[in-house]
Amino acid sequence: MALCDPIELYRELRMAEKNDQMRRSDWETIQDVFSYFANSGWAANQALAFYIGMSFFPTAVQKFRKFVLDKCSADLGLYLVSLGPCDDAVRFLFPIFAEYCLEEFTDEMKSFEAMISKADLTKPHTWFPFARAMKRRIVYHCGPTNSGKTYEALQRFKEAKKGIYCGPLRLLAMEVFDKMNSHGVYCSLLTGQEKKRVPFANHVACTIEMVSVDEMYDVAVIDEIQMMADATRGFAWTRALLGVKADEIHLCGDPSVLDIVRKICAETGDELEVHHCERFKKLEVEAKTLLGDLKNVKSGDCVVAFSRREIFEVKLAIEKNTNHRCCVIYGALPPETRRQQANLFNDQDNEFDVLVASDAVGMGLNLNIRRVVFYNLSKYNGDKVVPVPATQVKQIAGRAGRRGSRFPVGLTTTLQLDDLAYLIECLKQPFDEVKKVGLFPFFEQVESFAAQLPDLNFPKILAKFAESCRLDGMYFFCKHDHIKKVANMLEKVKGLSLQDRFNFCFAPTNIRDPKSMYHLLRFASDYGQKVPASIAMGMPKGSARNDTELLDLETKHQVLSMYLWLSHQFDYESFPHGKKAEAMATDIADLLGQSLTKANWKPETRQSAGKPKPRKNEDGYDRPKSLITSYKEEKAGEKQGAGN
Ligand SMILES: Nc1ncnc2c1ncn2[C@@H]1O[C@H](COP(=O)(O)OP(=O)(O)OP(=O)(O)O)[C@@H](O)[C@H]1O
Ligand SMILES: [Mg+2]
Repeated sequence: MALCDPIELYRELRMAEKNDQMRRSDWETIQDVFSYFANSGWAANQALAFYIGMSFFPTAVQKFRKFVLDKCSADLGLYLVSLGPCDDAVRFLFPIFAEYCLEEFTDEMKSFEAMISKADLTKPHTWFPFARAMKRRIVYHCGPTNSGKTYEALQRFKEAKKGIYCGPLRLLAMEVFDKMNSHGVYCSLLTGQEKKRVPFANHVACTIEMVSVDEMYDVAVIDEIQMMADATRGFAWTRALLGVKADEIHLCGDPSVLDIVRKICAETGDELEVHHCERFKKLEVEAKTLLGDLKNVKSGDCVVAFSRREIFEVKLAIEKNTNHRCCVIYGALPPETRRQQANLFNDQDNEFDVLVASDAVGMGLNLNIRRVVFYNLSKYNGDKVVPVPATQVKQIAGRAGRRGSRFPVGLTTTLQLDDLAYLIECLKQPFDEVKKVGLFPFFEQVESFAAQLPDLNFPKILAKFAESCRLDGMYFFCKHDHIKKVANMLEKVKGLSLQDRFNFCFAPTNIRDPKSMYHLLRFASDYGQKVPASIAMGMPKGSARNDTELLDLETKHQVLSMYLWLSHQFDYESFPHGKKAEAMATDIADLLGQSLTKANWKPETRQSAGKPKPRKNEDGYDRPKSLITSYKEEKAGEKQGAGN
């Protein structure tokens, strides 16, 4: 039977009038064989080749099973029983299944083929024919944190007749904008939230998502190129690298994407040159650590903690137990406030000589840090407490020491002696080699895909696209939980076109903050009803007096920033209060700065549910457990659990 021609077998089945008698136990075994077939990932994958989609595969198998069982000969039945539910049985049945599908499901296959062809994300370099018509020279400034990569690239940017700088954060774009203008190179600023056009400027500093792939430049700088591999935002770097029309493109980043950039350049036909950069002075590890006591902090220290709560606890403990005052930097602060805090810390003529920061300190700010002290080396990842990845530890530790500053030699250490070994291990680790970089479809691709599925709403279209799109081996489809969540929230909003929905999904909102989501829903509903969106928010009277008020300022700024973004994305009539939002955002950023300078309260969390409870100790601050201690405890717990 195994050697029979499957086409022949299929024909015999087709011709058969009805099945032969079989024992009940044999029938049951055959049913099991078909269940095994239906669950076979191999078969589902193979079926894609003849356009049986993953979601249709179970239905196709169900119908195939009925077809076989209705016509099964005693010989075939016994053969299937002898094989039993296993991979050999799947491989035996598959060619017969293929024949059956080709005859039975022509319509389904055709529509799936049409859908797939619209969700084709292969060969993304061909999406930018103008860039492909150019012979671009790509220079990769490759090295660790603080090795002068951006500095080198900006030298060429300055000299160019027309240049564009693309950075990962508004903060970095603002830094370049200020630096260039202060050096006499007229430069405009372009981010989702602001468009500052400087008269006669041929240079522009932008955030990566805003880069134009239509305009021609002499020099383009794409900073932090390793973020091509970022699970969520990677596609913006991939688009910039593939699509920017510049004679010379300077990439700055660590070595993790060097190999993949090499492969991409081989496909695009661009010339690649690599400049290896090294730190001016090596980073040194201080073996003594802070011996578990924050009283041992010194001027110029940056204490790094991985949650907002810990940051405020550390600040409070240091200010209570020492004569140092602390500046703070964390992700939820607006770029203006982060800069204000950085300047306060860098400036020697004040008492703010210690910085307490989250991983947000790893990128973008010019800081005069003598020593980076890790308060702990584990963080909550939304699910459980995990060790901070080595690449992140390296990037943060590398912020210590800065060429030309008071502290040219950088030091790093930990609060707890037990964590030191992990820090040293992280610093020793080579950069991982990235195998895939991010992609996400343009609106036009989603639109043409949606035309195949007129009955589906936007969230379903998006899910279908992600499920059926084809990608080359070098690319992955970017995670889009944020987009999904906003798309679902806006599903019932009337009056929005597909393009409006797509655009609203990229608005900078905090999906974990219900207030922020509420305002986005309100803005989209007003837009759908063609009513000008109001800001509808009072200005706080003064700086925050407690953590609740501080959180409120953070949210207010975030909502204003979202309004500004929408006012640039959509028409003036729909979001007419951009100027007012800008003024309010500036005032709130100032208030945030003032509040942080005064802050001496216990922190609250936006949503504390499910997070590990901190432990108290007699000094009035919650010392973290070392990574090793937590690990040992976890192991002991596991063992105990296993014994129960
Ligand atoms: N050749 C140089 N002359 C003077 N200052 C320099 C030089 N190279 C770098 N610097 C200074 O050293 C600091 C670090 O440089 P830069 O920001 O370019 O490093 P980087 O490798 O891009 O770091 P990161 O990985 O953090 O982006 C900056 O303050 C920069 O101004
Ligand atoms: Mg840099």
